[in-house]
Amino acid sequence: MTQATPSPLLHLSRHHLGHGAEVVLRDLDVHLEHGERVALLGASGAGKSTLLEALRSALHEQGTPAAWCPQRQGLVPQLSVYHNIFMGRLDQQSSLTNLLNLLRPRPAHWQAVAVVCEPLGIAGLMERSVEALSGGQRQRVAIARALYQGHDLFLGDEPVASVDPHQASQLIHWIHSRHATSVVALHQKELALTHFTRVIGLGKDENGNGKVLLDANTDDLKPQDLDCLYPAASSEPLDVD
Ligand SMILES: Nc1ncnc2c1ncn2[C@@H]1O[C@H](COP(=O)(O)OP(=O)(O)OP(=O)(O)O)[C@@H](O)[C@H]1O
Repeated sequence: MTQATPSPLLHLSRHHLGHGAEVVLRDLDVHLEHGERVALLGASGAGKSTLLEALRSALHEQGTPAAWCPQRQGLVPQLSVYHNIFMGRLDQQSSLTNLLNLLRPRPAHWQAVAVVCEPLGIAGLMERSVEALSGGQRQRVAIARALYQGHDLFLGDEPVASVDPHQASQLIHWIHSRHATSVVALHQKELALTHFTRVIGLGKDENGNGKVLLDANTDDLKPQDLDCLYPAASSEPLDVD
């Protein structure tokens, strides 16, 4: 089989990545190619969101647009599903168009949002305010808003955390059908191996430093290869009152 010629998308190289004085990831050196589907794995707090933010910022600096589906979704609860999704493209239209559309949606815009909502099963909810939706429905709205941005590259921070495994698989499939390249933080190892071409695994090395512990094609990985990213539960006591 002939291999597609690699087409570089981004090279992120940082000695340290973190927040203020806290170093989250050391010696970071990540290359991304167009067409890759990258799953970011790692225990809670390993630095998936931190890495995604750094990737977003580096892509922004080099002028590469990316659809973004954040972990906290960033939806406006009081506004309708339609308006929340429409906001994904606010920067692509004039302020006047945006204002008029807020007051009275234009049929063409309504239709364009409906096209994105239909396969996600939320077209019937477009008039409902987001505060009246379930967690899984909100997650679909956040995905729809990212899809509506119409970019080739999708960045998602746990975009399928609030839905059941079957729906998660369908949503990832749908995201991939609309984006040539993706980088997605996940907690579902199985999804990473079945829906992505590459896994970047974050965790702590033997000195307790946060690092990329694993960076491999999913074809070369077995489920047990990912166990090193999740320290035994017994060594991570839960802080329960
Ligand atoms: N804005 C922030 N300011 C200071 N520290 C932060 C900030 N955001 C995250 N951190 C810290 O950075 C570390 C990595 O957090 P991050 O959110 O990147 O992990 P994660 O792998 O995405 O976790 P989760 O799976 O729970 O979402 C954690 O110790 C966290 O407390």
